[in-house]
Amino acid sequence: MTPMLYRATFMHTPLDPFREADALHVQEDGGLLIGGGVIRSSGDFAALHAAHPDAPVTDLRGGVLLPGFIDTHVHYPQVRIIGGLGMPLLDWLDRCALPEEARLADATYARAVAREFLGGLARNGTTTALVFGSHFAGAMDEFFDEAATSGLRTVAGQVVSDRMLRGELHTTPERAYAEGKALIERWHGQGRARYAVTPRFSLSASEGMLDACAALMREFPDVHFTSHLNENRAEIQTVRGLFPDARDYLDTYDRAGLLGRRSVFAHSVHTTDRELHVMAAHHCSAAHCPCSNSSLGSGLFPLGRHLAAGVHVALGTDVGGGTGFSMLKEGLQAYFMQQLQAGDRVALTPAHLLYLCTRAGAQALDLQDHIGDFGVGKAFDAVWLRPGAGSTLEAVLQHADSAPGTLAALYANGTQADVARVWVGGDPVYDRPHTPSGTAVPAGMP
Ligand SMILES: Nc1nc2[nH]cnc2c(=O)[nH]1
Ligand SMILES: [Zn+2]
Repeated sequence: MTPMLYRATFMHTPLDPFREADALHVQEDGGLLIGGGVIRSSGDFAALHAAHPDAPVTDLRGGVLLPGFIDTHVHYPQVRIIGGLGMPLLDWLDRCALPEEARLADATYARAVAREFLGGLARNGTTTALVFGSHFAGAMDEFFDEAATSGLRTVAGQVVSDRMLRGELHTTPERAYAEGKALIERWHGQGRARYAVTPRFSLSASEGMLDACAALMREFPDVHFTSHLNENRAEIQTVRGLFPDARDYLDTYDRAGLLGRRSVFAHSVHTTDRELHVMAAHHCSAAHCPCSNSSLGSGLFPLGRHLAAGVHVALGTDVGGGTGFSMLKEGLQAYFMQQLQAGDRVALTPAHLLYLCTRAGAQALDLQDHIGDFGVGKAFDAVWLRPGAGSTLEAVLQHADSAPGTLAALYANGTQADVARVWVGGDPVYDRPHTPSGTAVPAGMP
């Protein structure tokens, strides 16, 4: 297959800015040579063009090309209930989330929701997501089918619970195991789909249910694990009562054998030092969901304590407790919340925000050798941010005097409207309607 040459100013974070200096790599008027969906070569456009004069050129000047965003916590059944403001977690679950999730018993309804959900990811430049699924196995088949059509990378699983929600959403450990096994055999590793074993949270999962999850993890060691952890004080109090022998919330998962390098725990707002130590020892990740934490009033995520303990952190939108699919907005909110920390503040730079939205997510999913940056050998998963003509963002970018300044402006001003095109594995998965193709370069744009 003839390789394609993409011409763009691109930025990525192949290094971890929390650990290394100069993690942000910027290539002005750069080139990425793509063959078979993979980056074969990268660098200065003129040099690459001279070396590969026959490669067709796609001109993406007039914007910035970033690695596709990776959302490490987002609920597929909750797309239609985004915006349920004014409640803490447990009330919001009862009043907003769970009644909607019960509707996914209907496969036709589930398919329509899956389509809306995947469209929301792609339109916002998210190319990979760790997706909290539905309680219904049929709804997961609809989801994976639609995900294959969308072209996005998804790591997703049936959500399982056997108490404290609503009867329709409860299952048994035996059925959870059997349905999970069938779903893994049907979908894990098919195309761009992977499977995540997903008990909703210890509040709604008995020890027997967590053991059934662990049995799946033992039988299929390369699947992922995700759940919620230490999001809200009332939730934590309830979990304490339900697991009197557990040392803490994390221990409810640990005792079942559910901690590992592919385990991602959403929120982790009120996590203790002991729990952080155990998470780090098992190479678990935390999915920080700052919009959701703000909306549900869950609290200020202790980023500094996670980093100091050596716990890997990525970002999640937590739709629908969160407020939408935009990882730009999520990154900005993560920054805001550090600004508001009284003591343990981590000053997040634009490089940190880009890392949290891309490579950090890849690492949380143990996919860092395949996606998350523009290194040679990585899949070409990318988002081209190009503000609309006459927009405020266009004006700001025209006057940005540095690459970090450009990136900061994208986080501060960028929205779904600025996402012009998105690729996964070299395949276009989203093209903004009614825009010129990007051949004209507005004066002063990078
Ligand atoms: N934010 C959030 N937390 C949860 N904990 C258990 N279920 C949920 C959910 O749907 N959203
Ligand atoms: Zn969640």
